[in-house]
Amino acid sequence: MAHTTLATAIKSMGWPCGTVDASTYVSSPGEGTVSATDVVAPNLMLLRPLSASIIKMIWEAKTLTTGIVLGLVIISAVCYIRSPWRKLPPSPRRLPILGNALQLRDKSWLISKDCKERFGEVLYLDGAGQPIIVCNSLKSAFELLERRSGNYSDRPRFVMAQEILNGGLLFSLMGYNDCWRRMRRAAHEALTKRVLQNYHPVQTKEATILISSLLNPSVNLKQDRHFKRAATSRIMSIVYDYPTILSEHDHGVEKIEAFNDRISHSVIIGSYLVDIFPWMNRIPARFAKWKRQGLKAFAEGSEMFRGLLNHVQVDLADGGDRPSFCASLIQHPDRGSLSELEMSFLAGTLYSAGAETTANSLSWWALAMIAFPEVQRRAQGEIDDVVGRNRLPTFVDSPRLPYVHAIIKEILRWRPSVALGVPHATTEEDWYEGMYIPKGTICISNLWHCNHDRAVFGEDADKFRPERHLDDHGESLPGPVETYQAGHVGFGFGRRICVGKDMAIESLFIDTVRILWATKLERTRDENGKEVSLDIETIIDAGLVYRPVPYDCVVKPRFAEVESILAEERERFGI
Ligand code: HEM
Repeated sequence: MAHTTLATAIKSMGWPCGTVDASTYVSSPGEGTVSATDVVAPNLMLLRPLSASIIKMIWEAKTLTTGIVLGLVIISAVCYIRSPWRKLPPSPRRLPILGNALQLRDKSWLISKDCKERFGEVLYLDGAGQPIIVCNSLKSAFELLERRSGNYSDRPRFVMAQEILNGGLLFSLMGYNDCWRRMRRAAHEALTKRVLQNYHPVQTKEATILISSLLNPSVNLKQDRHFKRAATSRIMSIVYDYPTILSEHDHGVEKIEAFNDRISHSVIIGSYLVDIFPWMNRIPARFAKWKRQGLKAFAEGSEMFRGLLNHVQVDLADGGDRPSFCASLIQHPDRGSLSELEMSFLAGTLYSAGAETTANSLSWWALAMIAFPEVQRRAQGEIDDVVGRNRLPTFVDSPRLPYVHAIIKEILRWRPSVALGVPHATTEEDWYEGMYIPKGTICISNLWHCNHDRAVFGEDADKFRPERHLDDHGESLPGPVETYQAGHVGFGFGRRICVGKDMAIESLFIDTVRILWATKLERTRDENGKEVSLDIETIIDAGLVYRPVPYDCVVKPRFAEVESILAEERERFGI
């Protein structure tokens, strides 16, 4: 539903409302783009209760679209009138804005500067009777999602994405219930820093394959394709002990990707009416094609995830002892006491939550290295001092490379790939700074604005500056308390904070340190030898993750011995 259609319809009623700058927003779901610097947020539409003019407009509706839009507005109004909010005393900070569920379908405007400047630290929306708050400051997000995490750790009800497509078993979208607690415990214990050491050989091998593929002149893929393949291969190896994936078109991965795409599409508010009007879930499947299709996808997904888990079970029964996330779940049934189906979906969730997010962060990282060559050179200087040029860096070098780590922190801060976090929800009513937050409110942690919060990161918060994470001697500085001392909140907040964050940081470390050691990343040049300009401001909304516009880059070996040292390393790993 394009904003412009709704806005035009309402404007013609003579009520105040704005339109979206069509050049900045793309209205097709899941593919919105927004510029980080110069965008305008759409005016939020303050609708008044039903009036004669709406009825008149319907009567005069010329097009089917206008008719449908107005029909939805009326249904929203009815929901609002029936909502418990009506019985509450008005709160000075409450903005009863109707119809925002439709606007949130293209949520890119939430990361625009305008959104924070105009609507402040906490924005309160009404999604057809569903209260929604957006925390635009680190202070409010930390106070609510961390300090009051007992109340803010639920997830909104995703009828299509969670209940229908995943039988309620997708860990990342699960409510704050007993099953979530058991899964979280099992995942947490299988991903501690000590356990993660078992995966260092796989991580190192994957990083080696990644640099070899980046340096291969015959491979002419945009950078993000390499990163996607590498991240996918790594997570499949760690979760399922799956063999290294060398092709982007691996059949098994294509199946999981198709499954993930369906989920990414279905979490976008407005993709399925059943998420706006949950009563529709009572419609029997035989009368609802969308429900039949969803249930079929659940059956296929269960079979696929069970098959992958079964593979590990058979290997263990045959005496296999290779480490993997699934093997550790099977070997420690006491951790969380999960059923076989729960284990399969927990493992499947790790894949879906870990592959694209990591690939995306690598994509932003490479873009920053090309856009800021002085940062790249300084990191390479540090690596030369610590590692030298006779061998590739390893995890053992990690504590002595603070600048390499500072760049990773800065990427997760400057361009958080899950820019709007994963929404939380309240289990009880609450008050925050004079604002009433009803039970069941959806709470969006705007990680973009939290990470760019000037009150915490200073006036240059929008700038890419890894030095902010170092002290005067170039050593790592602990970040502010509200960032869990990490220097960014790219992994979210509270009890739902990313369970794979340590693994993600280790992957980013070994990939980036090896790429920096072996290669020089440069801008491409046009036929006149002039550097092609780079777009570091446009952000593509790809469902839950936000990624850069695909870019080209020139990758060269940094010195003569790179090829021979890499060849030895490949031989060592048998690749
Ligand atoms: C750079 C890479 C990554 C980023 C930026 C990232 C970011 C996030 C964010 C923002 C959340 C939501 C937190 C919240 O609700 O407040 C999340 C949740 C989650 N992440 Fe990650 N993540 C990354 C990598 C990974 C990896 C590698 C894994 C798996 C090994 C993983 C597994 C999960 C899971 C399972 C959840 C859901 C946790 C829950 O609902 O309790 N993530 N992640």
